[in-house]
Amino acid sequence: MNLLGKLDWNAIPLHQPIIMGATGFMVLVVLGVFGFVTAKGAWPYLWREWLTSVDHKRIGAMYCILALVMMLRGFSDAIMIRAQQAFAAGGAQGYLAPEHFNQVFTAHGTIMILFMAMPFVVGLMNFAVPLQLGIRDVAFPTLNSVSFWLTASGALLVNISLAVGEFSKAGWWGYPPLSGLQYSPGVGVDYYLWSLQISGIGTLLAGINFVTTILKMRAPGMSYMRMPVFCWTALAANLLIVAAFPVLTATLAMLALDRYLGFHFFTLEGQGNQMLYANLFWIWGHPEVYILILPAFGVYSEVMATFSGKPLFGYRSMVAATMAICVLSFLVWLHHFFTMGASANVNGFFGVVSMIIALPTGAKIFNWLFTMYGGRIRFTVPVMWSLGFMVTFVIGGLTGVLLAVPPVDFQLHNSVFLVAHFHNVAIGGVVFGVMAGYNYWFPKAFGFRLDEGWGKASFWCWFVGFYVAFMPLYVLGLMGMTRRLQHYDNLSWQPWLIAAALGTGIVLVGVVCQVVQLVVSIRRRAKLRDVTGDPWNGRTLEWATPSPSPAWNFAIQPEVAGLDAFWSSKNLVGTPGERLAQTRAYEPIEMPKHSATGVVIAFFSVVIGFALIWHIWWLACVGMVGAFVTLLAFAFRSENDIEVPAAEIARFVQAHQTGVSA
Ligand code: HEA
Ligand code: HEM
Ligand SMILES: [Cu+2]
Repeated sequence: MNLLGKLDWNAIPLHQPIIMGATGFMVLVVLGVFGFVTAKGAWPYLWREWLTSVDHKRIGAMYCILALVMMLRGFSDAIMIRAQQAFAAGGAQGYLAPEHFNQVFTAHGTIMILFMAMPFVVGLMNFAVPLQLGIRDVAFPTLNSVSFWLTASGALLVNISLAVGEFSKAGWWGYPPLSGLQYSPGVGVDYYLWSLQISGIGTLLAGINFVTTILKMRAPGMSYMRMPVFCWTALAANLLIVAAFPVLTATLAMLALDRYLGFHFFTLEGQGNQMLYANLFWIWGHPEVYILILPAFGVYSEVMATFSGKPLFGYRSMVAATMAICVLSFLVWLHHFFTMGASANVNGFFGVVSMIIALPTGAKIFNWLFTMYGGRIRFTVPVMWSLGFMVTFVIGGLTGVLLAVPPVDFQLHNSVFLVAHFHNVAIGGVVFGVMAGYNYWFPKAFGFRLDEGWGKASFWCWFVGFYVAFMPLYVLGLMGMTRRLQHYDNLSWQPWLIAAALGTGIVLVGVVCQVVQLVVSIRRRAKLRDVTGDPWNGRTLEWATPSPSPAWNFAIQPEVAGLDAFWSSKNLVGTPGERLAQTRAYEPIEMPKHSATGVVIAFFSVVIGFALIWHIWWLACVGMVGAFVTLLAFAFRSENDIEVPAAEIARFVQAHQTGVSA
C-alpha cells in the first residue's frame, strides 16, 4: 500500500506542453493575485469582509466572480475544440490527441453548466432576492456561505485535474459503461464525480435556504402576488433545485459505489442496468437547464419593465407560466434518449409534454413584447442583452421543439444540430441573461455603473459571434455530422467548421471587451459613481437602498402595499431623503456574525475530494474529521449575532440621504 494512494509524479503531465502551459498560466495568475493582496496588506480585510462574510450580497458577488473566472476557463476549452475541428479534416490530425480532446469537451460542458452558469444564476439570486423581498438576509446566512464555498471547492477540484492527473473523458453526462471502471480506469471520472458531488451538495443547501427565505421571510405586506417576478423565478428555480439535486447526488453516489466498491448498479454484469443511469441523470439534467433559464427569465422581466418605464405586462400570467414550466420540466426527461428503445407511446408522451413547454415560454415572450409596446425604452446594456435574447432564444426554443418530435430526433440525436440547439438556448438564454443581470445590478453591488461603451461592444461581439459560431452547426447537423468528433473525413464539412471557429473568434473579442469593461469601469469609478442608489429609475425594493447597500440592507423595515413597491413610493410627496427626516428614530439591528465555517469546510472538502480521487484513505478520514469538528465548533459558538447600534445606522443614513423605502 502506497501512503499516497495512486498519486505519484506520473500524475503530472510534464510531457504535455499545452497542459503544462495552461497550468503555468493558472499558477502565475494565482500567485499574482496572492502577491497583490499581500502587497496591499489586504488579507485581514479580505478575510473578514469577504471570505468569511455571511452577507448575502457579498456571497452573491463572490458567486458571480467565481462564474466569470470559470467562464474564461470554459471558453478556453471551447476555443480548443473549435480549433481542433477547424483543422482535423481528412489526413490532418489537428493538434489534440483523442484522449485529450475528450477531456476538453467534457470539461467544457461540465464547467459551463455547473461552474459557470450555475454560480452565476445562484449569485444573482443571492444578491437580489433578499433586497427585492425587503429583508435583511437569507434564512440561514452561515449555511449560505457554506453553499458558496462548496461550489468553489468543486470548481477548484476541476481545475486541479488539469495539473494533477486528468479529467473525465466520458462527456458531461458521464454515461456508464464508459464512465465505469472497466472503460475509465483513470482518475478522470473520479474528479468529475467528487467535484460534482461536493458542489451539488452546496447547491442543494442553497436551494433549501432560498425556498425557506422566499416562503417565510418577505417584508410585511409582500404577499405572493406582490413579489417581483425575479423572486418568483428564483422560487421556481430553487424548488427545482430541492427536488432535482438529491437525484444527482444519489446517482453520482451509485456510480461511485460501482467504481470504488464493485457494486453493480450500472454495470452489464451483476444485473445492473445502464438505462437506470440515463434516466436518473436526466431526471436531474433536464430540470437543471430550467434551473438556469428561469432566473434568466426573471432578469429579463425586471430589465424590460424598468427600462420601458412600465409595469411588467401580464404579471399574473408570468407567474403562472413560471410555475407551469417548473412543474412540466419534471415530465420531459426522456426526450434526451428517445433513441434508446422506449415504446412509441412512451416517446410520444414525452415528446408532447416537451412541446407543451413552448406554450408558457411563448406566453412570456409575448408579455415582454407587450411590456415594451408603448413604453419609452432606454437602450442600455441590459436592454441590449435582453433584446438579443428575445431574438436568439426563440430560434433555439424552436429547434428544441423540432428535437422533441421523436422521428425527427432519430435523425438529429447527438448530431451537431443538437449542439447548436443547446448553445442557442444556453448562450442566447442563460449567458445573455446573466450578462443583463450583471450589468443591471453591478451599480447596486459596488456603487458605480459599468461602462456602457465597452458593454455594448461586448454585447455585439457575443451576439454576432454566436450566430457565426453556431448557425453552421445546424447545417452540419443536417449534413450528418455527429457531436464530439476529434477528427473527420468528410471534407465538405470543413468550411462550415472554419466559419464556426471564426465566430468563436468574434465571441473571444466580446469576452475581451467584457474584461476591459470591468477594468475600465473600476478605474473610472469616480465618474461612474451612483450616489442615488437608484441609477435606472427602478421599480423594486433593491433600488430603495443606498449603493452599495449596508450590511443591514434597510435602515427601516419596508412595508409593502402593492406590486413594484419602490416605484409606487416614488409618487409620494418629497424625496426619499426628506421623507426619511420625518421618520421615527432608528432601532438597533441584529445581524449575523461573520463566520469561517464555510471556508474551513471548503478546505476540508477539497482535501476529502482529492483524497478520494487518489485513494488516499487516511487523508480522506482526516478531512472528514476536520469538517465534522468545524461543524461542531460552529454549533457550539455562543455568540451568533452582533447588534448594530441605532446611532451607527443613523450616521450611515445621514451620509447617504436615501435609504428609505416603500
Ligand atoms: C437553458 C437550457 C435549455 C433550454 C431552455 C431548453 C429548452 C428546450 N429544449 Fe433543450 N437542451 C438543452 C438545454 C436547453 N433546452 C441541453 C443542454 C440539451 C442537450 C444536452 C446534451 O445532450 O448534452 C438539450 C437537449 C434537448 C433535447 C434532446 C435532443 C437529443 O438529445 O436528441 C430535446 C428534445 O426534445 C430538447 C427540447 C427542448 C425544448 C422543447 C425546449 C423548450 O423549453 C423551448 C421552448 C421555447 C420556445 C419554443 C420558443 C418561444 C416560444 C414561442 C415564440 C411560442 C410559439 C412556439 C411554438 C408554439 C412552437 N432539448
Ligand atoms: C461561445 C461560447 C461557446 C462555444 C464556442 C462553445 C463550443 C462548444 C463546442 C465546440 C462543443 C463540442 C461540440 C461537439 O460535441 O462537437 C461544446 C459542447 C458543449 N457546450 Fe459549449 N460552447 C460555448 C459556450 C457554452 C455555454 C455557455 C454552455 C452552457 C451554459 C455550453 C455547454 C456545452 C455543453 C453542455 C457541451 C457538451 C459537452 C459534452 O458533449 O459532453 N457551452 N461547446
Ligand atoms: Cu431536456
